[in-house]
Amino acid sequence: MKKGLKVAVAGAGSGHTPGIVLSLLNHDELDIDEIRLYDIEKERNDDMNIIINFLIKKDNYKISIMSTEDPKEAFEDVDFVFSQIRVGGMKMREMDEKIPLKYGLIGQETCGLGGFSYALRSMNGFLDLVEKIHTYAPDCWILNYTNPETIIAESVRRKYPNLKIINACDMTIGIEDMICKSFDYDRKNWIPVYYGLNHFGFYNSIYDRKLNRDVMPEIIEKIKSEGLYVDDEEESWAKTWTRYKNLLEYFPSNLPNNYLEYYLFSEQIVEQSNKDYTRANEIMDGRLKKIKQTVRKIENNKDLNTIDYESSSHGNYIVDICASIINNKNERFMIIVPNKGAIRNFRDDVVVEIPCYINKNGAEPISLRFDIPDFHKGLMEAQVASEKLLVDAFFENSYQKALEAFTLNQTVPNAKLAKEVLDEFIVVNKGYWPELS
Ligand SMILES: NC(=O)c1ccc[n+]([C@@H]2O[C@H](COP(=O)([O-])OP(=O)(O)OC[C@H]3O[C@@H](n4cnc5c(N)ncnc54)[C@H](O)[C@@H]3O)[C@@H](O)[C@H]2O)c1
Ligand SMILES: O=P(O)(O)OC[C@H]1O[C@H](O[C@H]2[C@H](O)[C@@H](O)[C@@H](O)O[C@@H]2CO)[C@H](O)[C@@H](O)[C@@H]1O
Ligand SMILES: [Mn+2]
Repeated sequence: MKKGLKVAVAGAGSGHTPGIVLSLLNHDELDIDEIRLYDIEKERNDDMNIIINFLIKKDNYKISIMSTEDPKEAFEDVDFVFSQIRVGGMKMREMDEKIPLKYGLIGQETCGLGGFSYALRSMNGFLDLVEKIHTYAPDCWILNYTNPETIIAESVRRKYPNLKIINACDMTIGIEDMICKSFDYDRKNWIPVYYGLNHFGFYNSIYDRKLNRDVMPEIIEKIKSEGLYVDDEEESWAKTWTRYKNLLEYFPSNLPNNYLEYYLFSEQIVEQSNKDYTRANEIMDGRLKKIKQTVRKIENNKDLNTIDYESSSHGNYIVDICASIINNKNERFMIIVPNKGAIRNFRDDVVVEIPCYINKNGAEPISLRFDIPDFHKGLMEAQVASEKLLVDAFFENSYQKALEAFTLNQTVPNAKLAKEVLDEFIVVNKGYWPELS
């Protein structure tokens, strides 16, 4: 085991930071000396610093913590950077969600036109972050959660084709945990085969090593007859898990990523959406307020026993990836990587999400031994073409390419609407987006 790792968290003000830090500290195959919290917003970084120091003291972890807004202090000589930045913050996410909804279109963080608005901000911020990290720690690994992941990964593939980066998403384990909780399986026994784009993929099989069979067909039957067991306190996630059954009633041959509902049932979801109170509002009233309340409890030395941050599947997933790299373990994870033949009947010049073995050289994708079905391939081809056009628009400052990307998006019925939403997004994203002409 490599001793004394130095780790930085970029976007440290995020409410996901305590989960990631606790996963790092509790991992028995990682020896961490130092964690550096990096954010561009001092107040959010300071708040998280107070929370992390409290958690460390409470359980007596031996670790050095610092927080900084200076990239040199944050990244110099680190071994790993965990990135989870949100360019424009929750206020801009609110715009991403509310503007398309005004036009009767899906308003979502990573899907549809809201996802595209976020992508044009996020590529700017993320590539700039990569530049900073590279200046001070050219040899470190970047473990990236920053969304929208396929588009971020495609922009990195073009600008830094040899970068030591792992782009990962926790949604597949989110789906698997939900299924296990609902029907009493244990994910530790599973070898899933999954393919697609990020937030846009399908399971082909889920082999259970203990039961000695592919459990996907029986899971599909159970979901169709009983639905998932939904106990999520957050309304929007509860709605998503409740609706998951509908996807299988229409298309029962493969388990889909839940985010496909935004493309396949756009109209129904828009009807069910509250145009004045979206997921961003839920988070501002929930996850973000919780950070402030926790800081107050710590500063006033009050109700400390109610502070309930703990390690999470979200944290464990990315931290297990880190351990698999540093200890050359070849463990298997769903990762977003250049296709290069992994999906043999899909274009090569794109990134896809697929099972990969992770070792000291990074992610080694499996090659599927089958052709993906035409229905999935067709959906993915349209989606990836629209995402690639958006990345072209970003690098070429091209209004025309952006309009083509918006028009091709499968949540959009026609070019007129695409143009109206694009033009409104250009106004509100001033200073965040590249100038398009
Ligand atoms: N891939 C996944 O599966 C997954 C899961 C959860 C969250 N996410 C992503 O993680 C990110 C964080 O989500 P959140 O809800 O916690 O957001 P958040 O807004 O609560 O926190 C993000 C933090 O990033 C900081 N930030 C913004 N731009 C920055 C920059 N250029 N450099 C450094 N810090 C910067 C903000 O100040 C903020 O403190 C988002 O991109 C979200 O989509 C991804
Ligand atoms: O709406 P948010 O910000 O709470 O979540 C959006 C993200 O959702 C997926 O990830 C997690 C989620 O972060 C977590 O809170 C929990 O509910 O489980 C989800 C699935 O594991 C998604 O993968 C991310 O990319 C989104 O950003
Ligand atoms: Mn994700």
